[in-house]
Amino acid sequence: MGVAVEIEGLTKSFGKQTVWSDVTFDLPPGEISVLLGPSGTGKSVFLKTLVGLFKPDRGSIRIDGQEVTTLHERELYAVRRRLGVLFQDGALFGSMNLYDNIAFPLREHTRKTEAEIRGIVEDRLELVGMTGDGDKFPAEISGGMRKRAGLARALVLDPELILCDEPDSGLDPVRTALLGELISELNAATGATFLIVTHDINTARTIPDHIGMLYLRRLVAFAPRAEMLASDEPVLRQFLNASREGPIGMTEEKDALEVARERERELAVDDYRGDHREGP
Ligand SMILES: Nc1ncnc2c1ncn2[C@@H]1O[C@H](COP(=O)(O)OP(=O)(O)OP(=O)(O)O)[C@@H](O)[C@H]1O
Repeated sequence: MGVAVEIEGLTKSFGKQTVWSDVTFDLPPGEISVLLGPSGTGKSVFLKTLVGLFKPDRGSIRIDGQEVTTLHERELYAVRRRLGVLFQDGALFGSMNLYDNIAFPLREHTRKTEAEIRGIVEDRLELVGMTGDGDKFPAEISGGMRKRAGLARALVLDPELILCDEPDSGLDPVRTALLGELISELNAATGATFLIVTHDINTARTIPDHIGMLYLRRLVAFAPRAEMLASDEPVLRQFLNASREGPIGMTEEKDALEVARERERELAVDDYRGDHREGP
């Protein structure tokens, strides 16, 4: 079953650069949440902070009620055992075949026999649709297969919280959709809590129960999917509609002049439509 994650007032900087500050929201247990945000807004840093790879400057992270920001390395190890993490490239060991890659956490963290390990690895390979692929090496398979193998490995210790950093990066639209479906199925099968960082709007529009968005060093919102998709908040509207018009620009923050020009253009179009409206 999935765990609840409560995040309160979380702030992270590197030197003088604040990545995000005062981030507060709860990941509901057993549900899928997606974290969005333009490039460089600190989504990966956020996941790495959750797993304890970065220490926040301030704030708290409670996983299943346990404060994890103040834990020592040994205690963190016990918490990490309850997490499954899929980083961007699947992070498989190139020198091992998929079977050994997926067996690795079991051999490292448990005292299971090789026969028990075989049963679990085969089960996870089946879950991600890769039955019989265990003897292949990462270099011999496609990017999509590497992601699925990475997911199988993330699932091997029956995690209660699964964090995925852009599981769909580099995949074609069909495989992205299939991977999204797989994540929904895995969520239903395992009951784990999922947090997924993605740039894929289709994934965000279809898969999660909740959506959160980081922008300009803060959390703009975290709310149920339908509420976020219907939001009039300009940053959310622009991002979720993949629109060029709005506050988000190439350099993250458009200057005031650029936003004013866009607003003038919008008003001109509205005027034009008003002038040319057909009579009754
Ligand atoms: N170890 C680090 N030391 C210093 N700065 C870092 C470190 N890791 C990340 N950063 C900085 O933190 C900021 C956020 O980076 P991050 O990779 O989390 O963004 P992101 O939202 O995941 O971007 P993208 O969508 O492009 O993957 C960037 O400015 C990055 O340079």
